[in-house]
Amino acid sequence: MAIVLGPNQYGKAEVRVVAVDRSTPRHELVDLNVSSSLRGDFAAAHTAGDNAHVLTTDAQKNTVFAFARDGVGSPEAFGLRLARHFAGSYDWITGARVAVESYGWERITVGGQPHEHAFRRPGGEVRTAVVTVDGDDVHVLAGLTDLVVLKTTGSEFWGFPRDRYTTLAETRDRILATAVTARWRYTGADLDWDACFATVRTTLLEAFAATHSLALQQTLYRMGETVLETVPDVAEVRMSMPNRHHFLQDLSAFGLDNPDVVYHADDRPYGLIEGAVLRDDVPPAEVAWLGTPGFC
Ligand SMILES: O=c1[nH]c(=O)c2[nH]c(=O)[nH]c2[nH]1
Repeated sequence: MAIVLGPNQYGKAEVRVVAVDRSTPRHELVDLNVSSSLRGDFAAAHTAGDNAHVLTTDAQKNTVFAFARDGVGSPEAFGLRLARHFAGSYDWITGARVAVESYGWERITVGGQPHEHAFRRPGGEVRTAVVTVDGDDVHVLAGLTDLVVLKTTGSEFWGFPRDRYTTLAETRDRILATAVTARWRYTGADLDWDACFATVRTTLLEAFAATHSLALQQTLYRMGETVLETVPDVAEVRMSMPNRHHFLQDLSAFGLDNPDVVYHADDRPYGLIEGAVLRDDVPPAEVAWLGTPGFC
């Protein structure tokens, strides 16, 4: 009896690459999750720890980012470019599998016009309602979770203090992305719920798109403020907004520049920005929020 190596493959899974085409003021956005697997003669790595045939998964990741520098095109075309490259790179690499997931983004509509650099990712959004009857009082919270939005420009972050652990560079132009969870409390108990919901949701989207952001905190406040300005029946808005960081990928090691084209969409850790915006002339109603977790 001999023990032998069976089928094997290896690669980098889930490279989150975002590429922005800024060649006109109407930005285009490609958002991919790319996984590569190589097949071939990698026996020595398994049986002897000899890595002479191992094109590193790190290099595979770098290749994905580097290839995105020249434009991505369709997921199929991008996958073909990568798979052919990997399969052709060394004699012992006989095949490559590249799986591409492409996340679709729609432009946010502001004043009836598609916005040039603000997007919404459809799907996954949930509308919520929490109703509390407390003696003679009735409270209605409406809300939504996972309203995923992104701006390719119109976002800065600077002016923060620098302690000995602060390394973040100041920026005058960054991608701003978040998944909005919001709940808002109505003052009435007999409103046109669907119409109110639609107005608040549209207002949140438009405010996100239209606000030139100096911090996600400022965008959150402005979104809540705009809802209160637009819908008199809303007393307060509470929001939770993760800062979905997009880091510009350094391609200089491959002789490539990166003029704000290729980003790594990092899923964690993330900043978590939360806050309430309220009218100061409406009495608080904490009982309405009892048992509804996730807000400060
Ligand atoms: O909008 C931001 N708010 C922060 O508090 C923060 N902190 C950070 O590192 N980046 C950002 N961005």
